[in-house]
Amino acid sequence: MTKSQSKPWIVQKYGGTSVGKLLDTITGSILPEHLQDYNVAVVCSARSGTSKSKGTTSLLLDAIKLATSSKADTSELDHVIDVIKGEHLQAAANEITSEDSADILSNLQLLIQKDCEQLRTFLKATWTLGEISDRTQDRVLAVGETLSCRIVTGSLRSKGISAETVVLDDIVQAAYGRDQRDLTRAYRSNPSEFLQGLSDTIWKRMASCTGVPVITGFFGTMPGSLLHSVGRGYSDLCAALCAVALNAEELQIWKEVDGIFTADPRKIKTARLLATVTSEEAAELTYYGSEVIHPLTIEQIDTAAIPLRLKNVKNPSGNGTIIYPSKPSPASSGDSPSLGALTSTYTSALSKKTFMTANGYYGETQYRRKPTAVTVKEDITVLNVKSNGTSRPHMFLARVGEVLERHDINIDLISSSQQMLSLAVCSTKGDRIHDVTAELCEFGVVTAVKNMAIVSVVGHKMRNMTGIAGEIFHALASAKINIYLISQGASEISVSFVVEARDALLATEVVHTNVMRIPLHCEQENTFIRGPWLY
Ligand SMILES: Nc1ncnc2c1ncn2[C@@H]1O[C@H](COP(=O)(O)OP(=O)(O)O)[C@@H](O)[C@H]1O
Ligand SMILES: N[C@@H](CC(=O)OP(=O)(O)O)C(=O)O
Repeated sequence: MTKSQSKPWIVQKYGGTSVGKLLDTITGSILPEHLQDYNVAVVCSARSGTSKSKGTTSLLLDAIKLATSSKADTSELDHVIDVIKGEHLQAAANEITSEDSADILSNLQLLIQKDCEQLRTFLKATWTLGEISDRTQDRVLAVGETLSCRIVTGSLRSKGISAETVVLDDIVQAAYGRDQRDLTRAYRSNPSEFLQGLSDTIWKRMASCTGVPVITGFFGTMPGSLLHSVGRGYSDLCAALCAVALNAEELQIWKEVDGIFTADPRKIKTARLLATVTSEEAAELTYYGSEVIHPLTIEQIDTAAIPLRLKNVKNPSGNGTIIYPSKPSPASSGDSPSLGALTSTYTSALSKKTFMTANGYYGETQYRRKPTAVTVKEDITVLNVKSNGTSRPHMFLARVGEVLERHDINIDLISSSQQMLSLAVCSTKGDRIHDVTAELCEFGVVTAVKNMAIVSVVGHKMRNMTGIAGEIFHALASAKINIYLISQGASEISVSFVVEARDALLATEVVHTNVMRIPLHCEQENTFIRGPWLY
C-alpha cells in the first residue's frame, strides 16, 4: 500500500503501552482498515511493556542518571542498555514470525543492535565526562522512539504494508539552525509560533516517504531539552505538529481508555464517556488532573482547526471522544471520503451541518446546562501567607509571585483577601517548596498545609450556570467535606476547590452524582452527546 494523492490524511498517535502490548491489533487491523480510505501517518512513543514508569523512556532516564553519577560504575549502565536492547529484540522476534518475513526480521534486529550499541558508546563517553548537556540528554531519549518506530515499521512490512521510519530528532535544528541562543530566544518569545514553524520541515520529511510514515514521537532537541520545555508525554504534541503539517482531516490519539469520561473511570464507576468536549474543556481537564492528553497538543490542533479524536486500541469500533476546534477545519470541507465510514457520530455531526457555527458550537440537538466533567489533581500543598502589612496588597502579591517564579513553582489556584494570600501549589517539588516557605516568611506569617488535592468541575460557559456553585458546595457540605480554598471566575469554564487529599475521592463522587446528573435520554451506548448550548 502506498500514499494516494486523492486520499485525505489522518494522523494516528499510539502511546508507549499500546505499542508495547497491542502492536498486532494496531498493524494487523486498525491501520489496514483506515488505509482503505485515508493516507495515514503514524506517530509512536517509546515502548512500555506494562506501564509507562517501567517503559523505555523511564529506562533511558535511569541510564542518564547512571551515566552522570559519580557513584555508579559502567556495569550498571551496561545492564540498563542490555535490558533495553533485549526487550526490543524480543519484541521484534515476537512480532515478526513468518518465514516469508525472515529478511525483514534480520534487518530489524541489525538496526536495533546498531542503535543500542551507539547508545552505549554515547553514554559511556558521558560517564567518562561525568556530565550531560540538555541536548545530549535529548539525543539519548530520542533512541526510545526510534527503536519503537523501527519495530512498528517492521511489523507493517511483514504484513505487506509499505512503511518507512521517519526520525524527527533533528527537526528543530533543520528548521531553525543550530545556534542555541537563537533557538532559546525564538522559543521563549512565542512557544506556539515556534512549534508551528516546525510544520514545513516535518512536511518535507514525510513528503519524501513512499509508504506509511512511521514517525518518532520525539522531535527534539528543543531549547532547554524537550523534557524540560514540553515534558513527558511529548509525542502527543509531535502528533499534533504532524497533523498540522499534513493538514490532516483528523488527529487520532489511540489510548487504552475509550476517551474522556465525566470523571476518571478507574475511580468513579458511574463515569460516562463523553462523545464531544470543547478544546477549552479538554485543556482545563488535562491541567487539573485528567491527563488524557498533553496540554500543548490541544493548542496546536485548535489553531489549525483540526478535530482531535481519542480512541481505544482495545475497542477500535467505539466512537471515542472528539475534541472539536473552535473554528471549522479547512480539511473537512473538501470532497474527501468522510470519516463517517469509520465512525458514525462524526458523520452525523457533519451531515446535519452542525459543524461549528459562528457562535462556536457543534453537535446534536440536545440542550444541557450542567458541568461536563469533574477531575482531581493530587499532590497539592496550600501555602497561606498572612502579610505583615509592610506592602500594599498588590505589591504583596507581586513580591510573593516573584519568589515563586524564582523557584520555578507554578500556582495552580490562588485566593486572596486584604492581608491574606492562599496558594495551591504542586507538592512534588518538595525541596523547592521548603525553600519558598522559608523565603516567604520575610513578608509575614506562612503556613504550609500538605496532603491536599484540587477538585475541578469543568463545563462550557460554567460561569453562566446560575446556581451551579451552590449545588457543588451543597453536595460537599452534605458529605461533610471541608473546603480549604475556592476559585471561580479565573476560568470561565471551571469551579475549583481544595480539599484534604483523603476527601478527594468522596468529593468527586458526590459532585459526580449530585451535580452532573446526566439525563438518561442522552445515553447512546453509554455515551453522552452534548451541545449546542444555550447562551
Ligand atoms: N476524565 C477522564 N477521562 C478518561 N480518562 C481519565 C480521566 N481522568 C483520568 N483518566 C485516566 O487517564 C488514563 C489515560 O489513559 P492511558 O491509555 O492509560 O494513557 P497513556 O496512553 O498516556 O498511557 C486512564 O488510565 C484514565 O483512568
Ligand atoms: N515516551 C515519552 C513520550 C510519550 O508521549 O509517551 P506516551 O505516549 O506513552 O505517554 C514518555 O514516556 O513520556
